[in-house]
Amino acid sequence: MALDFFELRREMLMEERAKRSRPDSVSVSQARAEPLQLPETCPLRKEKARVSPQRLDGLDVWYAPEFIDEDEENSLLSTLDPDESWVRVRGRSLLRFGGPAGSADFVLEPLPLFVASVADAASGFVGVCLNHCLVNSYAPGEGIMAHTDGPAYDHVTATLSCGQDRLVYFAKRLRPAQVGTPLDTGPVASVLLRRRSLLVFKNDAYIHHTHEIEPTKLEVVGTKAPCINLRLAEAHEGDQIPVVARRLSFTLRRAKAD
Ligand SMILES: O=C(O)CCC(=O)C(=O)O
Ligand SMILES: [Fe+2]
Repeated sequence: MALDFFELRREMLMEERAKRSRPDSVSVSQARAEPLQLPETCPLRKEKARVSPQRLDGLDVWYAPEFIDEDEENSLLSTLDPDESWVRVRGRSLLRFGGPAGSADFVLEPLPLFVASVADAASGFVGVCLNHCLVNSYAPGEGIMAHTDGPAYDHVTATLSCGQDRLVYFAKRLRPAQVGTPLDTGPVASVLLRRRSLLVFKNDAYIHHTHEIEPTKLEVVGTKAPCINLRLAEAHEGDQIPVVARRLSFTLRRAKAD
């Protein structure tokens, strides 16, 4: 049975609306400031068997093609399109669920049900209860500059991709002593993020590597760095992938809440 994200989203909106109409209701911002009562473990969906991500050569990176099915993908795309209050951040659009991780006054906020269901589906494979989600929306030609995900989270990221295939590049992060020295800092590997796939990276790939999606309208597989999931992504070196559609990615992590 497919996850009906649209239905979950609709229920969430109805619940929010109902809360607002109650005479003793608090404002949404107040409500969001309340501490989260998350169970210790996320209940995983048992209805759908999902293929566990497979380890890729050379990096602490795992990849699962077709982690969700087309119905689930369409449901996610239509749920978030286009009425949400997207924030424009450095050439892409962003939604945040779970609260301002890393800020001094961070309090974990509950994930809306439809995001929680994505987090739950990934949590079992990742080995931690994912409690935080950034949804990035990339129009053709948009990307995300090389960065690390930083210390506000456990050192593991799971990313569900929807809507458009893209390449992500991993490059070695410079140690402070290396800054300014002539080093080859180009990407060491790339992963083809097919629609509906789940990418997981952790430990060395999280801490000592940056990741980046180029602001391009044409992805060419394996030219700038070896593509380490060719087989799983059913791709070949030199494949050209025109970027014609919006890509939505769900970046799931476990925010440190203490
Ligand atoms: O869209 C992606 O796959 C990457 C997003 C990302 O790196 C982030 O939100 O930190
Ligand atoms: Fe990132």
